[in-house]
Amino acid sequence: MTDSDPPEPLVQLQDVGVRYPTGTHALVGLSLDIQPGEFVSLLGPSGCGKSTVLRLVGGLTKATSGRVRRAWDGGPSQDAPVGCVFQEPTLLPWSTVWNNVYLPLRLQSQRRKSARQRVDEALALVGLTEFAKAYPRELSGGMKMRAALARALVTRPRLLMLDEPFAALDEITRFRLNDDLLRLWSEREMTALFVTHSVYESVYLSTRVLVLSERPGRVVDDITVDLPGPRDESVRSTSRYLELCARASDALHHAMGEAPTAKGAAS
Ligand SMILES: Nc1ncnc2c1ncn2[C@@H]1O[C@H](COP(=O)(O)OP(=O)(O)OP(=O)(O)O)[C@@H](O)[C@H]1O
Repeated sequence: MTDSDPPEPLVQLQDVGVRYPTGTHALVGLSLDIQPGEFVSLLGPSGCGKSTVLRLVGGLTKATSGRVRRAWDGGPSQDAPVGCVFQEPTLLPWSTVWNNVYLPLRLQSQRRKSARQRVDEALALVGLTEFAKAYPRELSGGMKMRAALARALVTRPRLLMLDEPFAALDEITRFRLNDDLLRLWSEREMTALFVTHSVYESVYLSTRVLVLSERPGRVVDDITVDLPGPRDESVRSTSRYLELCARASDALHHAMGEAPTAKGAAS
């Protein structure tokens, strides 16, 4: 490989189809790739197959046609290449925050003593050091989501996948967590795959937004988000941000078979 060769994608889906046993075609002819270091958002109508893409990449669903290539395939099975965060934080209510974050390492048979440094580091990353001994019921919604993020990061995954993680949170908490996630992504040089219904959120966070059609999902627009980083709230009022939101919004309306709105109004 020479310096001019493009890097190997971390994940590549080529002409992938998924048909569930119920007969539902969730995806047909979907192609996409994710390069190391990218922050890619999947934006699409409800039911178009976004979560199915995450399950495919995570190895929980098999493609019924086409090819899925992941850079970690064939590597040591002890490694946890993917970390996941869902809309519900799904913390164990009877365990402390520390033990919840320790769980993925415990499942890899790591003893508490050898896992301590990694768990403490993950808690510090999300600003929850002070709450290590608290129980989930003692945390706000945003703090629970931070704990879920720490649990996803504790294995130092090669790819962080997030399925509408902030959809149930109020706007102020959501904006804060957007900024925390961006900070984590740049500090840890992670690759992220993020599912959202929000045009604004996808453009704010991503280096690339993939707009999917209605089910069966396929990529109808691949938008490079050329906003400079590090990003903060001031980005939200720049003309480039608003232009990119309008483009994503138009693509989304088009994907849903609707006429674009006059201002490219985003949801
Ligand atoms: N396990 C399953 N068995 C059968 N059908 C399924 C299964 N999982 C998803 N589907 C169907 O596949 C389609 C795509 O579902 P998926 O959850 O991937 O979409 P989505 O874009 O993530 O939806 P949403 O935005 O509403 O969360 C939907 O029609 C859904 O009902």
